[in-house]
Amino acid sequence: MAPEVPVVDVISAGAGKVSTLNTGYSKRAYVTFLAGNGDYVKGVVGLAKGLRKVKSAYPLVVAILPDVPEEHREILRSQGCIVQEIEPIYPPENQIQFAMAYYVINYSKLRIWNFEEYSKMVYLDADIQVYDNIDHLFDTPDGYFYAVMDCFCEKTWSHTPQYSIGYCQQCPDKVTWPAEMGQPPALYFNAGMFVFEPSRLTYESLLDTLKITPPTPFAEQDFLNMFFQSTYKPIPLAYNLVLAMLWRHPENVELENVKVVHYCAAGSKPWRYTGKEANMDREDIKMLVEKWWDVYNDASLDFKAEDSAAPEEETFSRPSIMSSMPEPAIAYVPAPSAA
Ligand SMILES: O=c1ccn([C@@H]2O[C@H](COP(=O)(O)OP(=O)(O)O)[C@@H](O)[C@H]2O)c(=O)[nH]1
Ligand SMILES: OC[C@H]1O[C@H](O[C@@H]2[C@@H](O)[C@H](O)[C@@H](O)[C@H](O)[C@@H]2O)[C@H](O)[C@@H](O)[C@H]1O
Ligand SMILES: [Mn+2]
Repeated sequence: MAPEVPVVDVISAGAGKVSTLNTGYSKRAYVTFLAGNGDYVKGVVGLAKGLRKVKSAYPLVVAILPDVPEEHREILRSQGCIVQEIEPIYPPENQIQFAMAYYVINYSKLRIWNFEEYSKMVYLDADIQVYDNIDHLFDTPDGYFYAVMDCFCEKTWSHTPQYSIGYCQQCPDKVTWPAEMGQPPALYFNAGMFVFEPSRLTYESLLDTLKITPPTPFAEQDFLNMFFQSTYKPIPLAYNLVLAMLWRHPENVELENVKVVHYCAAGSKPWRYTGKEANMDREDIKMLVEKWWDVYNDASLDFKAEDSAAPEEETFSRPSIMSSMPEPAIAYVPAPSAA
């Protein structure tokens, strides 16, 4: 039983379209973010192999901070990733207690709006794995910010009014929002996965707005929710299963239909999984961690240079006047079947 909020049917939203292969005017790519010299690089390698396994048509760009060592950059290039160094972004001076201290580095994710060589991108955290092809997300109508609704029930939310009264957008009827607390919170997305359009204008507006926005516990996730509140379109949970949903809102989860799994619950990062933290001894968690390792350890999914032959660019025979026009962002053929 999904939440009452209407989510975009991303299959029909892209109905009748299939993207042209990456041509100059409609370049598309997945993008993730990597910071530090720790083990998140394993997450990126797993993601690169997972996208290959589901035969994604688009490359994976990795936005890396300067502190990512050359050895890790080489590993990513050897897996076919496009490695793009970015400068860190820090929030204004603050005394905030971030939900996780390291969240302060996540503001640097905002640099991806400056990747203007791409017309549309799907951002995925490095602790995400894609188990079904989601390329159709690139065919969603432009002008909106697509992401999956988050859950407010984990202890990480204990600083919020919604947590204190037991309200969650995943089950808005369970605890109604008291009138004396004003409006219920606006729909709120998890920023581990989203569909967006890079744009210099948006990028500069993001950075200008950040300069005057006091930081909050969920760092850039809170900031992005505020910034894109008017263009945010919820998409089905299948596109970003925040693991806590398994024990907080099992009635909203159809695990067999989940396409993207987000290993964000405490203790669920596959590359450092011990099974000791709360909920980590669940059979579904053990299965999902094993599924992640199956992809990570599958040598047949390693990048092979011969696979990277640039796909034949579709050419359109056009009368000369049109030949100078930008290629259409999409060609029209039957929509992909629902996954
Ligand atoms: O040491 C770190 C911590 C975070 N990240 C990146 O920042 C993202 C957000 O952090 P995380 O996924 O741990 O947050 P969560 O989704 O668990 O709250 C990660 O997925 C990585 O892409 C990273 O590269 N190195
Ligand atoms: O920097 C803030 C981070 O906030 C989000 O993580 C949280 C959030 O989803 C909570 O709702 C969960 O309770 C928690 O487990 C989870 O870690 C994003 O996944 C991550 O990419 C990043 O934006
Ligand atoms: Mn994450």
